[in-house]
Amino acid sequence: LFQVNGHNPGSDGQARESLREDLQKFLGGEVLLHQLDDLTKVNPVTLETVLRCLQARYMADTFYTNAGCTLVALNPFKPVLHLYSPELMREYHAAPQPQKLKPHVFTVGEQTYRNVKSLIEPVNQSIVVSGESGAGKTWTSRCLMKFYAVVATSPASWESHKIAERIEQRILNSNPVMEAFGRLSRDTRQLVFVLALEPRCAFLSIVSNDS
Ligand SMILES: Nc1ncnc2c1ncn2[C@@H]1O[C@H](COP(=O)(O)OP(=O)(O)OP(=O)(O)O)[C@@H](O)[C@H]1O
Repeated sequence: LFQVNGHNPGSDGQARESLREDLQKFLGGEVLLHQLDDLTKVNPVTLETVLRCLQARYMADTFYTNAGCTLVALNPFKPVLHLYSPELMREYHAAPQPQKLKPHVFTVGEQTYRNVKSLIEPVNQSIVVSGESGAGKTWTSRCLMKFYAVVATSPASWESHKIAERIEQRILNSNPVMEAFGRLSRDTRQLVFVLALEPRCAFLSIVSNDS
């Protein structure tokens, strides 16, 4: 145990002991780790408690966790179809306060969408998706694009449904071009995706690639 809440507990034996007790108490089962949907609720904040919380959530098939205003996404390494259904997208889109629903990449998508639609400056929004190679950056960006394609059209008519499908396909088809564009600026180690939903609105998703 080297650091707690960002501080080195130092060589003081008593402080170390009380810290160890806190740690044991926290990890000992009093708190159901997989139910902590925000890492800011982890106490004490150590590498071990944070990783144990994420591990517990992963074991419970819960792949998204808030960390304050940041979202931590774990790669499930298996298909989790219900997590990305159009119905769920619409649920997040229709929620009066999407941040009160379970942590999800759709919450981030919806908040950004509302900021753009409000036309209050700054209108253009950026979503930064970062992680190691294989963490799921491309997956996450595609999820966001699908989300915008679905929610930007009304679910009411078959015609709208076809429009959403067409937008989604166009966005996905544009990926190789966008990735090529990203590769051009490889020295900055960033992939840049631009998605324009309306003439006055643009979403910018900047995907760091630290691989
Ligand atoms: N939420 C998820 N659900 C299901 N599969 C996922 C999810 N996230 C990632 N994957 C799968 O994990 C693999 C790696 O994901 P992805 O290609 O998005 O990683 P990456 O961070 O973009 O990697 P790189 O930086 O090397 O391009 C892919 O096969 C992807 O389909």
